[in-house]
Amino acid sequence: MIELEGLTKRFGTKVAVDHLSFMVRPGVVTGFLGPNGAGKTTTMRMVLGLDNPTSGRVRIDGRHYRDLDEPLKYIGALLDAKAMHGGRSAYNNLLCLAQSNRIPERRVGEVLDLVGLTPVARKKSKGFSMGMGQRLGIASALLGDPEILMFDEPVNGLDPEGIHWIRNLMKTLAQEGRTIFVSSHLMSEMALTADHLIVIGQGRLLADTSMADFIHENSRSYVRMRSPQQEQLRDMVHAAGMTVVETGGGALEVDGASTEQLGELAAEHRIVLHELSAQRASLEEAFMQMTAGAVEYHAHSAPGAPPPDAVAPPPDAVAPPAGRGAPQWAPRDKGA
Ligand SMILES: Nc1ncnc2c1ncn2[C@@H]1O[C@H](COP(=O)(O)OP(=O)(O)OP(=O)(O)O)[C@@H](O)[C@H]1O
Repeated sequence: MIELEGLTKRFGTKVAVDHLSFMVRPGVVTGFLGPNGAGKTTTMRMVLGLDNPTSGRVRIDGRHYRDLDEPLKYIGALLDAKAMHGGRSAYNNLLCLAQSNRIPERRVGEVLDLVGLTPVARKKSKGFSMGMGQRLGIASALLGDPEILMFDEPVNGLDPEGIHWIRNLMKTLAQEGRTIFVSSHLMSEMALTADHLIVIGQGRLLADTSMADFIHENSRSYVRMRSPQQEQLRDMVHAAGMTVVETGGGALEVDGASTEQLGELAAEHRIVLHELSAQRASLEEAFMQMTAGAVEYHAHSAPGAPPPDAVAPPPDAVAPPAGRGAPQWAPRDKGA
């Protein structure tokens, strides 16, 4: 287990991490999300004792990283895949790490096999592609067979097969009861991998919740409808006091009603429906909504981009939740 208590890091006047308190528990994959510059890497560096906190504390199974004997047996981490010695072979890079942590040499072969690098084990790592470098970094994290694993952007540079592999690896490690803490910019990937989420913005904790609750609480759900009698349908929904938005392709999005209510209403009005489906936003949309105010670096929507063609509801209708048109978030290319 990883425990943070009031963890704070300042770089001069910049507060990179601001009184963060949370626990990363065993048995699940915990995703660590935040816009660019939110403080994720700085937090992970403090877990490993690479940066000293300005205040607060972080503990690994109750102990500071520097107090762990042979730390690779407690916690394995992939923070910067380029941190390997380029002039050494993959095998020798891992062997040095193994020797300094009293890990038997046979484990080097095992982890190289696990990450698929056995055929290039004797090649110098400076010639490795980005994906191969990531795999070598993951091998070093697994070397001590630790109970806690921490990965910063592990899918960076991996091809689809590699992404699939690391996703399954993380899930398997969590099922074995290990603590898995992983950051990623790829929301679709995180949605498939993580069970629990820690979300930060500008160094502060924004959410510490299950994936399902995060999406439920931070996104808009609505019903999508299509009909050959679109005008009648829109007037019907409007007259019922619901908020309706016309989208491209002749569909309507209706807030504040269930598919059952809308289906029955359409039947009463003898309106033919070609589509009646409940829609829930993706993790990406939920994330954009939650962090809209906490984005340090973001681009803006293309000038002149047309807003959705919203039909104003009657004055007593409930307004839709915010979130559409949230700022575009431009991930920084960390590893290339
Ligand atoms: N050594 C440093 N000196 C000064 N400022 C720093 C240093 N390291 C990080 N920062 C600043 O601290 C803030 C948090 O950076 P950090 O890299 O932890 O964010 P991040 O969430 O990992 O971002 P990204 O997703 O873009 O990698 C940023 O504003 C960054 O510029």
